[in-house]
Amino acid sequence: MGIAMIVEYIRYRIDQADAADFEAAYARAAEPLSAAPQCVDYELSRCVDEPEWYVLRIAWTSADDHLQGFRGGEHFQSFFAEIRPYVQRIEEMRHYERTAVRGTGASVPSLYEWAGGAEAFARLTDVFYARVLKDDLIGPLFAGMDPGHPEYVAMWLAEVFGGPARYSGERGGYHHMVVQHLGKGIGEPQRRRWVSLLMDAADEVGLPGDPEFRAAFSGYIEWGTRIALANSQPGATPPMQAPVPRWGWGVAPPYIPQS
Ligand code: HEM
Repeated sequence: MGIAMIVEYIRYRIDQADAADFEAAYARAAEPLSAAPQCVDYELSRCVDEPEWYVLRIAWTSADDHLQGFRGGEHFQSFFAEIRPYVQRIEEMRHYERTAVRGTGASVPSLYEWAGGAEAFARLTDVFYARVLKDDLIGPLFAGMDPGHPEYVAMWLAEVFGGPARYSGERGGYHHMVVQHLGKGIGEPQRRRWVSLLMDAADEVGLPGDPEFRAAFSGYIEWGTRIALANSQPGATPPMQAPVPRWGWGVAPPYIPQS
């Protein structure tokens, strides 16, 4: 995630008898909180082992934005009116800075796994570049391409979609890729053709056709080709060093029927 933020944790101890009122008050307080531009997101959790304990996590754009912006802003009064009765029950209220230690687990398969792994991307780029070379509009751009090109782009895509970091490890990573687009002067009709031949190849090799996979897959392809086009224009000065991007499911996680 790119935005700077600070996390506020507020731990409450609430008598069991007041728990329902407390949760209802927070449900109301959530409305002004959601409207506050200083608030990134928030979540109230109740302890399972000791149900009188609650933790409220609020991510703010910064501690100052919270203390000055939110508290001095138009949403604070209606927020505070709801939670005022519980201020005495606060056991801890502090700002925490995130460290570099964070990540996600494997509860959701990566796009790479969903697609069928390295082999699926290898099939995709084989078929794709065979079509590209025969294409009247973009074939000429690739006429002198490295014979390993389909394999390299398969490695790139596999890495982007959550597979092993082989393009970074064996092929020079982002820098190597970006340099190859410099000065190519790709036009919009060519970009479109590239996208459309890739989608044809995806169908031909049987990449998963479910809406969620294709939405995420084409989201990256749309993004990447637009960047490639921009970077290929005369005089473009893209960053020369950057990590290989990682692309996830976005707002539509994979549909896995419950059995
Ligand atoms: C998501 C979009 C794209 C990705 C992921 C991508 C990826 C790559 C990669 C990884 C390389 C370097 C391969 C190596 O290691 O040697 C490369 C080179 C190249 N790309 Fe792209 N590219 C994209 C879009 C485009 C578009 C839209 C065009 C033109 C229509 C294009 C034309 C080329 C050409 C001509 C080369 C040099 C090939 C050679 O001579 O070996 N790329 N691309």
